[in-house]
Amino acid sequence: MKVDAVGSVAPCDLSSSKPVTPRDPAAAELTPAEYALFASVARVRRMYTGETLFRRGDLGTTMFVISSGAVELDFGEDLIAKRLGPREFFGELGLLIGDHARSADAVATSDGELLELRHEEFQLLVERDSTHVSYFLRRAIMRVVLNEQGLIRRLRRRNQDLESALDSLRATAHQLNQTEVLIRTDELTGLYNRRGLSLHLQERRRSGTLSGLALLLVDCDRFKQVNDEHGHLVGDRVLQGVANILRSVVGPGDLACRLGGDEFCLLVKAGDRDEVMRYADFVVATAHGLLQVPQSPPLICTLSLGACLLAPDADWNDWYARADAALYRAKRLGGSRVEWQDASLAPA
Ligand SMILES: Nc1nc2c(ncn2[C@@H]2O[C@H](COP(=O)(O)OP(=O)(O)OP(=O)(O)O)[C@@H](O)[C@H]2O)c(=O)[nH]1
Repeated sequence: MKVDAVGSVAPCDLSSSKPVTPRDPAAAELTPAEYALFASVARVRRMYTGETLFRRGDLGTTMFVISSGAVELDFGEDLIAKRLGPREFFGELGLLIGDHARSADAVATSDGELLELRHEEFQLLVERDSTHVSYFLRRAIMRVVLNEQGLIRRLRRRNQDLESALDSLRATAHQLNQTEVLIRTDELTGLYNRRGLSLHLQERRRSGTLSGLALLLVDCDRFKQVNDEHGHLVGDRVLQGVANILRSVVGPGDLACRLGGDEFCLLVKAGDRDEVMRYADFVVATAHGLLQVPQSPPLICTLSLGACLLAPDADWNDWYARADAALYRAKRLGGSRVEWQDASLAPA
C-alpha cells in the first residue's frame, strides 16, 4: 500500500472473497471490501476546500475515491450537480478509457483525503483480485449506461419543452400579428383605418419614402340620403362597394383607407398631376358607371375627390387641408368629379 506524507487509509480487509454488491447498482460508493482493495494500491492525496481536482474537458487518466470529506461534480449547463462523500468514486472513465475528457468540474467542498488510482495501479488490482475488480467494472459500466440514459431522457424532455415553448411563441407571434392587423383595419370595409394610415405614414417618414406620393380624398355624394331612404344596412353595403373600387386601384406600397363615416382616402405612388388624375378619374368613372346598372337598393353611390401631391417636408394636416379644399370645390360643383389642389397651395 502506498501512503503519502499526509495520508492515511482505511484498514484493508480482503478476508471476504465474495464481493458484496451495493443495493443501487449505479451507486458511486465502494463496498468496504472494494475500498480496502483500492486503498491497498492507491496513492493518498490530500484535498482542501475549494480546490479544483479537475475541470470539464481536461484529459484525465486517473480515478478518485473519497476517503474523507466531500467533492462536488458540476456537469455544467442545467445538469444537476452531484455531491459525493466517503467511499464514493469518480473519474473512473479516465482510468478505464485513458485520456478521457472529463465531463464535470470536480471541486472539493471540504478538506479531506482521496485515493488516486492510475492505470498501472488498477492493473495491479486486476492481478490481485479479479473477482472484486470485475464486480467494480460491471458497476462502473452500469453507472455510465444509467447516466447516459438519464441524460438522454433529460435531453428528450428538454427538447419537448423547447418545442412546446416554440409552439407557444409561434402562437403568440401569430396572435400579435392578428391583433396588429385588427388594430390597423376598418371593421366594415377591411381597408386601413385612421390608426393604420397614421402608422403607415410614420413608417414611411422613418424610412424616408414619403416623396413621389399623392393623396386622394374621397367622399360619398349625398350618402345621408342612401341611409335615410334604404336604411343603415344598405348604407353599409354601399360603403363596402366604395371600398372595393378603392381596393382595385391600389398597387404594392399604396394604401386605401376609410377615414371615418363616408370619407375615404387613397395614398398612391404618382410622379405628377396627370398620373394622379388618371387614378382619380378611374375612381369617379367606376362609381358613376356602376350606378348606371339599375340596382335596388343601390350598391354604390357617386364619389367626389380632392387630389394633391404630398410635400414630404409637410405633415398630414397640411396634406389633408390641400386635398380637402379641392374636395370641397368638387362638392360645390355638383359632385361626382375630381378637383386638383389649388395652384397657390401646390408644393414648390
Ligand atoms: N350606413 C352607415 N352610415 C354611416 C356610417 N358612418 C357614418 N354614416 C352616415 O353617413 C352620413 C354622412 O352624411 P353627410 O356628412 O351629411 O354627407 P352626405 O350626405 O354624403 O353629404 P355630402 O357629402 O354633402 O354629399 C351620415 O348620415 C352618417 O350617419 C356607417 O358606418 N354606416
